[in-house]
Amino acid sequence: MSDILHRILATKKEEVQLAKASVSQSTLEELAQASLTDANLKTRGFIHAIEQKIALGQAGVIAEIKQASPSRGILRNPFYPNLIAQSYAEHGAACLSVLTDEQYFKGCTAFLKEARNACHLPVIRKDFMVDPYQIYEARAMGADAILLIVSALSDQQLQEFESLAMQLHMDVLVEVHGAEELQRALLLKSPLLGINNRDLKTFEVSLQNTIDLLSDIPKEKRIVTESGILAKKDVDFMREHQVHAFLVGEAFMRAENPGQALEALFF
Ligand SMILES: O=P(O)(O)OC[C@@H](O)[C@@H](O)c1c[nH]c2ccccc12
Repeated sequence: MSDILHRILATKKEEVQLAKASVSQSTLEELAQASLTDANLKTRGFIHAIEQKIALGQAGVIAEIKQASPSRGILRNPFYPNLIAQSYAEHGAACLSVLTDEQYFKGCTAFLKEARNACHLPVIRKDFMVDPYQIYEARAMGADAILLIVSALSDQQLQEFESLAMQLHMDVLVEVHGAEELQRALLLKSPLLGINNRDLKTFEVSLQNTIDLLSDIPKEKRIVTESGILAKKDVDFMREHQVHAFLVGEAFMRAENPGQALEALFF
């Protein structure tokens, strides 16, 4: 129980209990429902945006907005989520990923709202979901998609959280690291399957991790390779294996102009 993922999950459970004491779940449920008919908040199709890019023969890039990470420390300072979002949108990103975890990634709800309001791209709330409360919260803040990390959840939780997200019109990125997790992910409905090249327990990164799982994945799934994509050779390596959707953070966060860095890497 001492690895980083378990530590984050323990913190997250405490945070959710505190949040519930300040905003009740029923209030959040109402806000989440109301968001679905609010012109500014109603969902933008996350998977659709990725598929559109790929249909044009381009990369489907989920461009991440994160100030820091437990493995890399501070990545960007000063940090203006609205400007980063605009830059990504101008330079061909399909979607945004915004870290909302405060303690480990220096994120927050406001960053997601600012990023989303600054452009027309769909946004995934990047956080550690451990309770349905956070899924209502995600929709109430305007998220178009959520992340479900298979290693953090039971099969029953995965199914419950996925179906709740879908009821709230959100897409779901199901994240796996290894072969056993993949088999559990394949029990779910979402077509969007993220393969994390970073082991969330040890922080080790290996791009080969994506390739090793490919042969076990049905072709109906849209595979997103996540983490450790830093250079053109990494992108080429994925393309050689017919992987066309990417989740990239660090490489862009360290660049002076994140959108230009995206364009240079992918287009
Ligand atoms: O910064 P990178 O190496 O490009 O990685 C981005 C993204 O894959 C990574 O932030 C991530 C993937 N899955 C996560 C789960 C939680 C927090 C973060 C992540």
